Amino acid sequence: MTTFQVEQTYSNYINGEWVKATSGETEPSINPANRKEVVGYVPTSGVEDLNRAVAAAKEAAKDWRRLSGAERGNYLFQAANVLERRADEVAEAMTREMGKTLPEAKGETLRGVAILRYYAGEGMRKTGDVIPSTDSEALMFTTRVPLGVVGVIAPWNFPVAIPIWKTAPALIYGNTVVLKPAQETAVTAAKVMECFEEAGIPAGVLNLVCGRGSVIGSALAEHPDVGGITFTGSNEVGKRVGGAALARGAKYQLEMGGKNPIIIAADADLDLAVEATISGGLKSTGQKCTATSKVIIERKVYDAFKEKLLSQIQEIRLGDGMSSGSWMGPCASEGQLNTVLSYIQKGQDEGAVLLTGGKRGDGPGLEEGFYVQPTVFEGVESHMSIAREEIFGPVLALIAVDSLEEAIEAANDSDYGLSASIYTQNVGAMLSFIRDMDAGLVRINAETAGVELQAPFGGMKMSSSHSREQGQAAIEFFTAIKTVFVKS
Ligand SMILES: NC(=O)C1=CN([C@@H]2O[C@H](COP(=O)(O)OP(=O)(O)OC[C@H]3O[C@@H](n4cnc5c(N)ncnc54)[C@H](O)[C@@H]3O)[C@@H](O)[C@H]2O)C=CC1
Ligand SMILES: O=C(O)CCC(=O)C(=O)O
Repeated sequence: MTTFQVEQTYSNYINGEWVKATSGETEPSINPANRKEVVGYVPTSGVEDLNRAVAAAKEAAKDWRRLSGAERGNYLFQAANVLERRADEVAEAMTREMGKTLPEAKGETLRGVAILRYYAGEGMRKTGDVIPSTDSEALMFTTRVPLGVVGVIAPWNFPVAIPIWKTAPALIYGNTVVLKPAQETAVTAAKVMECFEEAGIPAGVLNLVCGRGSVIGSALAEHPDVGGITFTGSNEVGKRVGGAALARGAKYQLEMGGKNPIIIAADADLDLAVEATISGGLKSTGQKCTATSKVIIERKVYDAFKEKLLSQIQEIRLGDGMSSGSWMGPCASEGQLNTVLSYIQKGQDEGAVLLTGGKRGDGPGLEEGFYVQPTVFEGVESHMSIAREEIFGPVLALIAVDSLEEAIEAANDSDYGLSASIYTQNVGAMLSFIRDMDAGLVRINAETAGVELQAPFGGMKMSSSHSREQGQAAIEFFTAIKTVFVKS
């Protein structure tokens, strides 16, 4: 039984206390499935609120970094237990606030629990190496130290998993954190923060400041007391955040867009390939940086694949993510809906052929939501906007090719390089794809989306700042190496 209540007013969490924005201002976070429902009122904070949070985090860092990894890990284990107990409530907040279906939201929340437990365990693992010195009387080794205060700028599409996969490693390696969630999902962020509070996280170690990206996000990136900034979101903002951190010598990590291809080889199991294309491209309404966007099909199986794909897409039920019959929820906001519709228009204007969808979702119960129909284009050419730019919506572009070489070339013809997949039964084709595909995640007979928390995650080209998140790779960003030379 969930206890989530709509229309509550939320606060910032600074130095272990729930506090209103200094201005007292709030704004409504609305349900994208029903614009008339206010999920909650969230603070519209100013720079003075952010400064207080950074000061609290800086002060708390002095003791937090001195705790053992096991002691810090215990707080994460406790937070995982609370989040697990409150998973229904947190998942409901997420579905109401950003629209993904309740089973997806529950899955993401439990993924948050698993991430917390994974990083809690990291507190007991090694942080350095002994390296032989040329001086036989000396001991030389590496150790790792935290960056200090870490700023986390999170998007709305994974409002539990992304803040947690950034915050948990930051904390376990001894940093303190100021989290700025996307304003669209600030209620869900406050729920996650309540779990840390209930777990007894010491005051100042983890702080939440809600507000506009242009105010709070940019002030966090520019703050002289923030030693590292980790960001997920658009390329445009990511470049600005990275530039601000670079200018003052802080560390930065950017995870940005994708234009992820799936290749359907002539020998693919077409039923599985269709399933993966739909799941990878349309789940979460296509709002994943790993979502499938370009579907590159060998001409020999093009018609058979297209027919199966279109017939299964007709079965997709749009609706409020809270109701069990819905397979696909709305876009997360009106702005996102308009972006998707404008790409669909561009696709038509630039000469692609619309096979299905292309309009706002309509019908009983959809009137007040930001729904868009699952959409498929064919005749897509590489210069078209829908073949090049991240749409972040349920839009698939079909591209026919004559060979595997041509398929990989089309897949690589992108400014992005986050995730890519191929359906084939030929080992040679798999190996060529693994070797030649320029993407941080290369998946064989699996959809483009789907990230495992214990493995490195990140992209090539414009998809990221080339660092990796998650798994043990996270230690590289959230710590600095110290080389120690000791002689008696
Ligand atoms: N890689 C991914 O997972 C994501 C990609 N996107 C892409 O970005 C597009 C736009 O979505 P938005 O929500 O507008 O993304 P965004 O990049 O504006 O938002 C991401 C985060 O950055 C913050 N932010 C905004 N302006 C900022 C600034 N000047 N300085 C520092 N932080 C700032 C936002 O408040 C939010 O917390 C989407 O259509 C999609 O293509 C969006 C969200 C996640
Ligand atoms: O595919 C996933 O599970 C992760 C996607 C992601 O990181 C994103 O959309 O920002």
